[in-house]
Formats: sequence, structure tokens, C-alpha cells
Amino acid sequence: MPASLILVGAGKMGGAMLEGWLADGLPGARVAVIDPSPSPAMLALCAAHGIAVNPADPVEPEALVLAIKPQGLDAAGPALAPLAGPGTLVVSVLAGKTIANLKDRLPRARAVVRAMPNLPASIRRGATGAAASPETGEDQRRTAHALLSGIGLVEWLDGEDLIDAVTAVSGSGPAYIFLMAEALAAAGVAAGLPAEVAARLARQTVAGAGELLGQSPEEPATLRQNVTSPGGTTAAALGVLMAEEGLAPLMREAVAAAKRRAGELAG
Ligand SMILES: NC(=O)C1=CN([C@@H]2O[C@H](COP(=O)(O)OP(=O)(O)OC[C@H]3O[C@@H](n4cnc5c(N)ncnc54)[C@H](OP(=O)(O)O)[C@@H]3O)[C@@H](O)[C@H]2O)C=CC1
Ligand SMILES: O=C(O)[C@@H]1CCC=N1
Repeated sequence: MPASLILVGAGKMGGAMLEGWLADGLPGARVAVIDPSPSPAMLALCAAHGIAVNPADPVEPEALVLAIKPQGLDAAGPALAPLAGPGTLVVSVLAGKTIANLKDRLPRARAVVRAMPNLPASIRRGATGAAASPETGEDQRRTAHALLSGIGLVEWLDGEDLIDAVTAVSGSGPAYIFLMAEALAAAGVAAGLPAEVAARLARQTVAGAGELLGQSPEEPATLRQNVTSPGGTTAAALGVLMAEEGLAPLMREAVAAAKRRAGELAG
């Protein structure tokens, strides 16, 4: 873990990573947060862990983690550039922004890791794809790995060209699953259940299925088959979801749209 870390942008994703790192044992005294308007919950978390918020004269940290919106990088660049020296490990989670984009705004930076985590990082069940600039040293790679693996699974990529696809699959992916819980609950209401009962059942079904998938050595297809009694109710439902025009082409289209959008955010 780095001896000093500045988190720039403590919103949804920055906050999730910070929660995960603190749960992983990163001492708050090593951390500072820069954010123009941290939420009351973030301020409370920082206070509880002795984390400095918006320090007056921040100094170049060992690790500088960028979690502002991609659209905010140009405006933030001049304030961030002095914090990213030749020895600083920069970790960016900005969707779409390439290592070259980041180096443009942080001209002295050499070690830049472009990472795409996801929201379950807050409970250390995240999934991250990452790629490092060639100048990133072995020690810095180890530090980046310690940070990212502290909040879940890490897939190191040979180059950053796959990050937009990672963004579309696992970066945005939790939203697809939460939508599934919403849609399942709404379908339960349409099938006659009271709304609150449907919401509780759908939520626990998605959570329980996710937990089982996480703990089981079986492939998702095997677990699906385990639910599917021959000639039963699941087979009837899967006949709709697995039809030619069912979930698979819809998911392909959704992932392609997200990947396209990530490409548009570059620059
Ligand atoms: N949300 C997610 O699940 C994921 C997000 N990401 C990436 O994480 C980044 C943040 O996304 P998300 O957390 O959703 O967005 P949020 O808007 O929740 O968080 C961004 C935070 O950065 C703050 N901020 C804005 N400008 C600055 C600045 N100059 N210096 C410091 N802080 C600043 C914002 O403050 P204010 O609101 O006042 O502008 C806000 O608190 C994005 O680049 C996104 O691509 C990556 C993976 C998953
Ligand atoms: O929606 C977004 O652009 C960000 C990147 C991945 C998840 N949230």
C-alpha cells in the first residue's frame, strides 16, 4: 500500500474505492481527499478515519488517484499537474480518458495506470481492468496492484486498448444487474404481487444468485441449468429470455453502446 495517497474526486466511485481501501486496512492518516463538495457521508467517513479533506497545500503523494468525471479533466488539469511528479503513481479511473490524454494534462507524470473498477469496490467485491504506461516501474505496478486487488478482482491488460470494453462490461455492469432487480420486481407486480413483496423478493433473488455465483466453482450456465427443471417454469421463462431476439442480442447492443460512448469520452 502507498505511504501517501491523494484521492481526487470523492463521489460515487472515488468514495466506493476509499471505503474498500479503508476496509482493506489502508490507514486514513496516509490519505487526503480533494473534492469541492464532499457529501456529508464522505465527510463523516473522513473524520472517522482521520483523513484530511481539501488540505491547503497538498504535496506530491506516492499515489494520486483520479476519480473525477472525464468531462472535468481539462478544468482540473492545472490544479492536479503539480501533484503528479515523475515519481508519482497516477491511477485514473476516468472512463474513456487515455494514458496519453492523462499525460497531456499531467506533463511531469510518467507512471500512469488507467484502471476501470466498479461500484462493489466499496465492499471489496469489485472487478477492475487495468493497464500501465511503459514508464511504470515494478514497485509502482506492485503498489497499483495492492490498491486495486484490495478492492476486488484485478485483470491486468497488455495494453489499454481493451479498457473501453472493460468499461462497458464490468465498469457499467453493476447497473445492468441493478436494472435486472428493478425489472424483475416490476414483472412481479404485473404478475399480481404487492409492490413491496415483489421488491424484497427480487432484491434477495439477485443478491442471493450473485453470492452463489461468487462462491460456487460452477459455471454460470451450470447454475442456470440447476434452476431449470425439465418442462418446468424456468424453462418457460428462459424460452423468452434466450430466444433469438432475447437477452443476448440486447446485452450485446447495450455493451456496444457503452463501449462506443467510452471512445467518445477520450480526448
Ligand atoms: N460510478 C461508477 O460506478 C464508476 C465510475 N467510474 C469513473 O469514476 C469517475 C467518477 O464517476 P462518479 O463517481 O460516478 O462521479 P461523481 O460525480 O459521483 O464523482 C465525481 C466527484 O468529483 C468531484 N470533482 C469535480 N471536479 C473536481 C476537481 N476539480 N477536483 C476534485 N474533485 C472534483 C465531484 O464534485 P461535484 O459533484 O461537486 O462536481 C464529485 O464529487 C468518472 O470518471 C467515471 O468514469 C469508473 C468506474 C465505475
Ligand atoms: O457511467 C459511466 O460513465 C461510468 C463509467 C463506468 C460506470 N460508470
